Amino acid sequence: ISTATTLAGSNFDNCMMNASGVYCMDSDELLAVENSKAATFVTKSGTLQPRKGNPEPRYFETEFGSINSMGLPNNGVDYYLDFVSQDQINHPGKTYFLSITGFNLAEDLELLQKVTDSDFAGVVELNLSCPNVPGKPQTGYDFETVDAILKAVFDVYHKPLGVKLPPYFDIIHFDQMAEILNKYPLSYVNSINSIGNGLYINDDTETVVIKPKQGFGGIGGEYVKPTALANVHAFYQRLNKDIQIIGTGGIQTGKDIFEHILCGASMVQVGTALMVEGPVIFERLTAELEAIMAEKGYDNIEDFRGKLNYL
Ligand SMILES: C=Cc1c(C(=O)O)[nH]c(=O)[nH]c1=O
Repeated sequence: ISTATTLAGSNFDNCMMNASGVYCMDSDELLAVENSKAATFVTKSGTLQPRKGNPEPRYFETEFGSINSMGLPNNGVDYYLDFVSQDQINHPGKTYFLSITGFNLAEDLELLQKVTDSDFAGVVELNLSCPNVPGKPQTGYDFETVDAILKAVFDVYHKPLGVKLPPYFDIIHFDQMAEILNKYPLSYVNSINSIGNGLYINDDTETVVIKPKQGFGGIGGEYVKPTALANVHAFYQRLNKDIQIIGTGGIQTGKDIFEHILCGASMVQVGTALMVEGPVIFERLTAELEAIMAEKGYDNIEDFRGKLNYL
């Protein structure tokens, strides 16, 4: 039984990695994921300059998941480019993911120019869905801007690149986004980012639990799995087949991974549950997924990927 997969033209010995933002802020965290059973890692979204992010507390775990308004803290894209360029030397042939996000099109293009000028040989994940920078709208909900960004990006960048999208909740929006995405040579689409601007309350103190944005923050974890599966499958149904899908959202067990793959995902990313359990989670997830595959008689993930049945 193998959970190996191919994505963006690279082979991975299993289908799991961290979600950007979790266990990927600095070299210690990235090496912890590298040295785990995860097939690879993605960096925290890098911006042109390092950022401190929002005031703390800015992350909180609840019974069913998490809420965060980190505000895009990161060490700057140069830090991640340096780290991954060095890591590639230590692990020849391994493919890593570099997440980037600019605050406008010019910054996106400047970030990509830095990637082009570096030794980075992996896959770029362009984050169009950060919900927590005050005053900055979710790019992924502005369809014309997404179209303009992708047009400009693919005019200048010709190596493997995928986009991290926010969750959509309207069938027409799946149609409209897929129509835009299908115009471009994307390697993949990653659905979903956190469900933006949720609110979690501490009843005893009658207070919110995170400081930024009066307690409003992105929701992750068990809460978001139905939305994540729907976004994965909606894009699987609509995108041309050379745009693959990374499924992110609500993964805690091998069963959750099985469901993401059944909906059409070629790889999955783990966020909140990785934050809770640490990189050792990938050993449990691999064992659980392989057990499900064995029970169902599947040898590899292509045996069931995207084969969700309808009634
Ligand atoms: C990159 C910023 C993001 C953040 C953040 O840094 O606040 N939180 C998320 O849940 N998703 C993001 O994409």
